[in-house]
Amino acid sequence: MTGMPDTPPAPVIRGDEPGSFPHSVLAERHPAIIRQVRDAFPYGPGQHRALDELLASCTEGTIGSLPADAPDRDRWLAWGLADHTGRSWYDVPWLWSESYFYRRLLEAVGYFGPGAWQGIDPFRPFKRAELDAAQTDGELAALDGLEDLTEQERARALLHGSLWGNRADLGFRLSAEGTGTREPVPALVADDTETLWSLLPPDGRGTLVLVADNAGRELVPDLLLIAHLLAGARAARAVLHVKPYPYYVSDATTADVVEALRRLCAAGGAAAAHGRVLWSAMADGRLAVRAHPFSCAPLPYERMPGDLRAEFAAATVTVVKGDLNYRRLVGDRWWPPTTPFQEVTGYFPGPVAALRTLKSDVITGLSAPDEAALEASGDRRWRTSGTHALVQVRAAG
Ligand SMILES: O=P(O)(O)OC[C@@]1(O)O[C@H](CO)[C@@H](O)[C@@H]1O
Repeated sequence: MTGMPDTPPAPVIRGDEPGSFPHSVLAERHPAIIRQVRDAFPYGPGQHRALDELLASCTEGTIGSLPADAPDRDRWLAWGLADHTGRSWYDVPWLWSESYFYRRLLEAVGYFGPGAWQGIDPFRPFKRAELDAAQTDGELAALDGLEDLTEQERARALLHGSLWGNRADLGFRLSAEGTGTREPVPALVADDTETLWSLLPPDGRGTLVLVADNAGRELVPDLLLIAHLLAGARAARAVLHVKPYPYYVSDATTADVVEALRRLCAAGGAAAAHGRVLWSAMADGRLAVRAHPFSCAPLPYERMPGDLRAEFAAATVTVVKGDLNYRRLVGDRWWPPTTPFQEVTGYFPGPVAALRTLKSDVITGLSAPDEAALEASGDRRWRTSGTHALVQVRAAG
């Protein structure tokens, strides 16, 4: 990473190695997403043709440019489009390839308009199904059981709900059992939770920035965590960063925040009480939603623009959710796993915390014995299967 004297840059991850996880995403996941989106909507012939072209481009073609009148063409040119046009999807940085795939998919279905399909989220049916699932009712009802816990125990349970929600799996019950004097969740490969709480003490009255990841069963526990921190004055204000347009299938947009809040308020019990806290916090400005263009950029956060840098700099702590945001936070590179998290995030303009289940190869901040134990565990997929998680914090701004 540039500007890090102690940490020589590691190679950027590309999708060009058959059999690797990134390669499988480009070769298998992307075509499958095109198929699923195509099947989920009554698209017209123009959209089908554009989806056919995207499929051909992804599987056997090269990266094409954006239409001359695309509203964000200049932005993409600044993000490297001209350099990558005409190259194989497999030969450019994997993060860039994936991000651009989603941009092209939205183009194909007419999301950016003009026209009748403008603004129609091609992933909405999948997000909706998750939010509507009966299991979500059960998980929200389990919130009532947290009412008897101490504030500290409840905060921990909600933090773990948000963390494991990244696996689309609300962890309230599991985490409620794991509070207090019992063993911490064993699948955590790093746990800086206490440092995070030291940044957000009760009556600390700071500003929490939460950079969201997925909608539905991740966003709901993210919102519950924010509600708890606002209600207990561990934060006086919260800013929730979401995506300006649909991305990586399930990433949260403003529309998803609205649906999740309505779901909470309709649930009754403790869930609805949290929903009301958030609803009124939005009304009086204590909770704000941002959809910055850079949130869908194919670049690491190290290259964030000045206005976003200023927002993060003003936060008491920025909590960065999920796998993709982790890749962007530390740089999507083949870091040696013992590379200090503190060093690779040294450029970040304020205290920063990563809450992530491990779903891609990138990892930093492990101790040598922990890395050895994970490698010896017999499950070679510990980096990518979502069975492990981390809470990593850099407290110094
Ligand atoms: O950011 P998230 O939702 O936690 O995970 C995103 C993800 O599913 O997408 C990429 C592969 O497409 C990987 O980074 C990761 O597996």
